[in-house]
Amino acid sequence: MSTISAAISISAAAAVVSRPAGRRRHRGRATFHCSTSAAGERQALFSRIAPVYDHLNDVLSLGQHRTWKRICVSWSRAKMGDRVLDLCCGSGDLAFLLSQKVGLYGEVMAVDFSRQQLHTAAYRQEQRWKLCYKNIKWIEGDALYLPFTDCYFDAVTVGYGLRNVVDKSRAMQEIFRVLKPGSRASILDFNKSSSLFTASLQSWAIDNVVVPLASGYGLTEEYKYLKSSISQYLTGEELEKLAKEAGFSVAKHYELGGGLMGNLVATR
Ligand SMILES: C/C(=C\Cc1cc(O)c2ccccc2c1O)CCC[C@H](C)CCC[C@H](C)CCCC(C)C
Ligand SMILES: C[S@@+](CC[C@H](N)C(=O)[O-])C[C@H]1O[C@@H](n2cnc3c(N)ncnc32)[C@H](O)[C@@H]1O
Repeated sequence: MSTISAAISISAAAAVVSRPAGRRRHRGRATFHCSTSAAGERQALFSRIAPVYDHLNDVLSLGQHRTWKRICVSWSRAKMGDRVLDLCCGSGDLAFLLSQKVGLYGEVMAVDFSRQQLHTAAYRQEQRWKLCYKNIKWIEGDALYLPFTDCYFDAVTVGYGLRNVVDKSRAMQEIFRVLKPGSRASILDFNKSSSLFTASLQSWAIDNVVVPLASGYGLTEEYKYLKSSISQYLTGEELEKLAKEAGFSVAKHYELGGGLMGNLVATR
């Protein structure tokens, strides 16, 4: 088994409380199968784009996505020595930022159900020299069945993940469950803007820049999904409501990038 594969645990390294649904054993290693076809399609989509995901994010947002991710992590209030979760971690951008916030004696659990995304994340971790990055655990798991005990984390971040899970309400309830009382969830994503101008600009950019450029990599349909997923997403107000229904005491959604993006900050 390569060192990269060894770095990825199948919901085994964490405080696993129950065997997550959808997990079957295959050739001695648990492999991750999603509980619905929609989830399976998304898992496959993000695995297909994994090789060019980071590159396209940098090109398509002119590097701005890194600023939005730094804000998301900062607003989680993760601090030195904390135990934190980066949910839907993908290639690890937020996990690396959290790693620096919590330091070598802190702990970052980074969960994603795409093994290819986790492979990219573990490879990037190997390529970087900062000692603190050794505090990251890559875990193949489902945001809807988190393998952690209640009140386990001091902060949770979700970067461009909540919009992609098939059951947003259950995901928000799982985030609430694994957070310690008084701790924060910081959830970054595209903003489903009520401004006609902003919504039109966002839609125009995706139709005329994002999808045509992604088509050059044979990923037309994958990046067309981006637009449909935003149209089916929740507004800032609806995200605040979803968080309060999950049990969060405080929830506030802030627009970023001129309203193109948004970040929900919810306190348990
Ligand atoms: C990091 C970003 C998006 C991550 C992301 C999320 C998804 O749900 C996807 C689904 C399917 C394919 C890809 C993704 C995906 O990459 C945000 C930045 C990257 C965006 C792809 C670019 C968005 C461009 C803005 C609409 C306009 C930017 C204007 C200005 C240059 C800041
Ligand atoms: C757009 S990427 C975001 C990656 C990273 N957080 C970032 O900010 O770049 C969305 C990620 O969510 C993951 N994902 C979607 N649904 C999931 C689920 N139910 N459980 C775990 N991961 C999921 C996908 O595999 C993908 O890696």
